[in-house]
Amino acid sequence: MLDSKTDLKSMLSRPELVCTDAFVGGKWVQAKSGKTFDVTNPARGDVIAQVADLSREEIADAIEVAEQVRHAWAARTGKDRANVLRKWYDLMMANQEDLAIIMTAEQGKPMVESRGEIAYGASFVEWFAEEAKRSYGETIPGHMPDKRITVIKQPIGVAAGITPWNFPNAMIARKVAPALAAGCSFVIRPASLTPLSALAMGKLAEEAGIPAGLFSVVTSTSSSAVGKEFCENPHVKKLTFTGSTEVGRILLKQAADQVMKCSMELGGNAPFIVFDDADLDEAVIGAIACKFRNNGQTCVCANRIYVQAGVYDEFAAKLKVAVEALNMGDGLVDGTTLGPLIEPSAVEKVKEHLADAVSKGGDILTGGNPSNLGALFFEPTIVTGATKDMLVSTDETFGPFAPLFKFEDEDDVIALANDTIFGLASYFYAKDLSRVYKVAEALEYGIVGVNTGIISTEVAPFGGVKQSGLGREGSHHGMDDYMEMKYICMSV
Ligand SMILES: NC(=O)C1=CN([C@@H]2O[C@H](COP(=O)(O)OP(=O)(O)OC[C@H]3O[C@@H](n4cnc5c(N)ncnc54)[C@H](OP(=O)(O)O)[C@@H]3O)[C@@H](O)[C@H]2O)C=CC1
Ligand SMILES: O=C(O)CCCC(=O)O
Repeated sequence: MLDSKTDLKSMLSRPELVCTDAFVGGKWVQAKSGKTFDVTNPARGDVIAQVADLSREEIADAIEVAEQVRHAWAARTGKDRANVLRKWYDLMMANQEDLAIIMTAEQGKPMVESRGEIAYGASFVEWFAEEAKRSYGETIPGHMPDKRITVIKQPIGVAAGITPWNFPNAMIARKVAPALAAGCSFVIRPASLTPLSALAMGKLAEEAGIPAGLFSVVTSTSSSAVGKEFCENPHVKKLTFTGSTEVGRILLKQAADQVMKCSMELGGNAPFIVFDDADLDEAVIGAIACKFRNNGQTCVCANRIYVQAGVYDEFAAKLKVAVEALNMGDGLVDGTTLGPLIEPSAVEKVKEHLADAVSKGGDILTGGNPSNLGALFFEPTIVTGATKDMLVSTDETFGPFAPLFKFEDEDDVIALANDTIFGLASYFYAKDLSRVYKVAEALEYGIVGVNTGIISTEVAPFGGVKQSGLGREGSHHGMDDYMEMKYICMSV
């Protein structure tokens, strides 16, 4: 049986997948300064690895090599690139269990979710391996009798990415796979809380035959220096970021000087609406999945749960039973369905939102306390009587706190749901067909889940509107952000 007391390497079939050197320009390197930083297991708080802490100059080295090697990669056929990516996908799936253990050890999510995330991340590599063969251009009828117009798509060049700790594999795969499929090179800087999953991906990329330097994993605690290097280095032509809206704004400002193409997957504040004609049992299953997946730490998590007055009490009672059935604990232990939060500030934010809700009249239906399992565990909590003036109505909790708002009228709830600067994911449960269409169209979000709490898949375009971001990841649109269109006008 696994648990966090065991040494990480000894839990793996392939201990060499725990890499602590950075992967720069095809070489595994320590920081020139000799500096490292600690990676801790959030379930127990113990240090599980010490990883190279690169300086800005060393990040620049990775970009330099990425610039050199990209041309030969872009010159290969789409099919050739597809074959290499396919090998990477196969290796990720062949090592799914080890990659999942590494992820749970550094991030905390239950093994069942980590296995799912490895398969989800790998699915982007598989999908874009297939898409590599299909970066079609266009032929446009000429505007004059002697003119012929052709549009071709070409890789943008060196792409750089910064990713968060909540999905340490999939957020990287979703960016790197389309970039490599398009013919770009890529430098990724993973979150300093979860670098091991990224480095393991680098190891498997090397084994898959991805050319040296085409994909670098630069680990560093100097996130703002890395962000500046990515924005200021003239070789970088594309910046892609997943994380908070605050940091997204900083990066967009920095990227403006080079007029750099940017993709941003930023914060959300997802409404989850239960109408009176909903199947309440299904709605509870959906709410559990999308509120408590990754312990509430996903940008598409339900943040505000709106329930129509006629079914409010019944829904609350059913949700309470389901929440109390969650099994909180060490993610490495079988049967755990809810892990720890990522760091102390995450626990503080849950406490802050809860205290604010209670001070404004909310009632705790279940949970409400830190858990004695460890410093980063907090009981999954439901608060009834949530109101618009509470912090949670405007701010993403990113934790296991489910506030239930009561509403009467369809138009009112649409207005409430849309009353936010964010626009990533939204969800609602209803059966009436005309209501389903009307509400789906009225919600100002990039993603709408209807009668489902799970909307993530490699085949669909993932992304937000308003201040939740720019661009879409996944789907057949996902490569567009890594390509430029060139129009060739020929006189015959
Ligand atoms: N959209 C999403 O998926 C996510 C949303 N969030 C939201 O953001 C909140 C805060 O979470 P947090 O992890 O602090 O999110 P951040 O946006 O701060 O971190 C995301 C990534 O950006 C890096 N970063 C931080 N500051 C800079 C900078 N100035 N320049 C370049 N990179 C930077 C971080 O580095 P470092 O490793 O040093 O932290 C991390 O790799 C959450 O509570 C949640 O609301 C958070 C994560 C993901
Ligand atoms: O929280 C995020 O950063 C993205 C959600 C993961 C997914 O479902 O794709």
